Amino acid sequence: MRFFAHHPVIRCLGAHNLPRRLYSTSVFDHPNAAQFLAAAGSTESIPKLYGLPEIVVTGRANCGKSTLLNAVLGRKTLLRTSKKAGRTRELNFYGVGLEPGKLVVVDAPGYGERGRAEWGKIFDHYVQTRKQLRRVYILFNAKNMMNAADTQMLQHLSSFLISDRGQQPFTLQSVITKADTVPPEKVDEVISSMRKQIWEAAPLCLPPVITSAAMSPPFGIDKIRQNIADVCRR
Ligand SMILES: Nc1nc2c(ncn2[C@@H]2O[C@H](COP(=O)(O)OP(=O)(O)OP(=O)(O)O)[C@@H](O)[C@H]2O)c(=O)[nH]1
Ligand SMILES: [Mg+2]
Repeated sequence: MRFFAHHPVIRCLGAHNLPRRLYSTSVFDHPNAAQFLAAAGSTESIPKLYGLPEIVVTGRANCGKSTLLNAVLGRKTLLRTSKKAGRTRELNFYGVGLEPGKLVVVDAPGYGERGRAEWGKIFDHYVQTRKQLRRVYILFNAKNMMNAADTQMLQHLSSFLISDRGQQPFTLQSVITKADTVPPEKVDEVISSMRKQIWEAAPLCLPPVITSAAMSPPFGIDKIRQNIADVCRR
């Protein structure tokens, strides 16, 4: 069936009522093309790059940010991960797709008990000033569920979501990680409760995508790839 955007009924419904077009995830078809571009440990060292669309991950230290990005990029060790919280200490920029790259994913240090104030400062500066930033992914570990630091971060990020002129500089997407750590009989309860807490803290945050990078095959990774491809379309 073909749709005609100029048809009066369609025009009246508005473009957002047209069937959602999914954008190609082919940018992720070349895992070996993914490459480290730069690290920023201070606001001055944040690289300009080339204006390619960008996404960034955030979440409590150890919630699985770097592991999730490795899975999304189809790489095992491009991003360094650790059992110990506080592994990622800078904003790390990775180019995705064949040269000259189609989009950039940014790994960030964690917040919460094992986070540091200076990491928070760089992150805030980055999200508030980065023109090419399309979406912030906020990750929550299903094993630990949510705490006050998570709620605060959701509220904090929400405060950036609508500018004075009513424009939305970027969107906020929640992700639940480590779903494999929840006993099957508790999954429904845990996910429902987390979803409710996310909604209560940040109604503008998109409902969570459920993932597990440890499952074989990894769970939810294709959804995250599609989500990134949709939001980074040009
Ligand atoms: N069971 C399970 N473990 C996971 C999963 N994802 C990550 N992990 C483990 O969780 C630990 C932390 O993972 P990282 O990816 O380093 O977490 P991070 O959020 O980047 O941590 P920081 O950089 O320290 O903030 C590692 O031991 C991972 O192997 C998952 O889906 N399931
Ligand atoms: Mg990390």
